[in-house]
Amino acid sequence: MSQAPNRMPLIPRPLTREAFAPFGDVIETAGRDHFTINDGYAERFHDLANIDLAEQNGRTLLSIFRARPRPRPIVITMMERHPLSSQAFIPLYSVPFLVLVAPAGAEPTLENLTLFRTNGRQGVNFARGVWHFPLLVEQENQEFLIVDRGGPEKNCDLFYFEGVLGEIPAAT
Ligand SMILES: NC(=O)N[C@@H](O)C(=O)O
Ligand code: NI
Repeated sequence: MSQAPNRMPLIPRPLTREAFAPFGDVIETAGRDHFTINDGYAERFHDLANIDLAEQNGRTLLSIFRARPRPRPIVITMMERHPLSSQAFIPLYSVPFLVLVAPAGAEPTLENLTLFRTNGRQGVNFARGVWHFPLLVEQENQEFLIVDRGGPEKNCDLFYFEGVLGEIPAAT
C-alpha cells in the first residue's frame, strides 16, 4: 500500500522497562523483585512506579477508562502532556495496547516519537510532562485502571503537528 506523501508510518516496538525508562515506568511483574506476604498466600511486587501527583496539592484520582479502537490508519495530529503530574494506565484485561510517547520538555517532533506495543501483561506510568497520545487500544471495550491527578489547575497541554503527520498503519 503506497504511503501518502505527507504521512510518516509509525511502527510499534515491544515495550520494555529499559526502552521506556526515558518516558516513565512499565508496570509489570516480569523481572521485578517481590516478597511474600499474607502468610505465604500472596507475593507483593512492591513500588513499581513513581506516582507523582502532589504538585500544588494535587489529589489522587483512581478511575476506569473503557476504551475502543480508533479507525486505522490512525493519523497522529496531536500529542498531550500533563505538566503537573504522572498518569498511569493499568489494563484490567490481558490485551496488548499501543503507547505513543515523546520526551518531556521541548515540543514533540515526528523524529522523537516512539510507538510501543505492550505484551498484554504490562501497564505504563507516564512521568510528569512526558508527551503522549491519548490511550490507544486495539480491541473493543478495553478497560484500564487510571491513576492520575485531580485539582482545579490546568494540567493538560496539547501540541498539534503541522505538515507531515505520523500514521499508525492498518496492520502493524
Ligand atoms: N483525558 C484523559 O483523562 N486522558 C488522557 O490524559 C489520556 O492520556 O488518555
Ligand atoms: Ni494523558
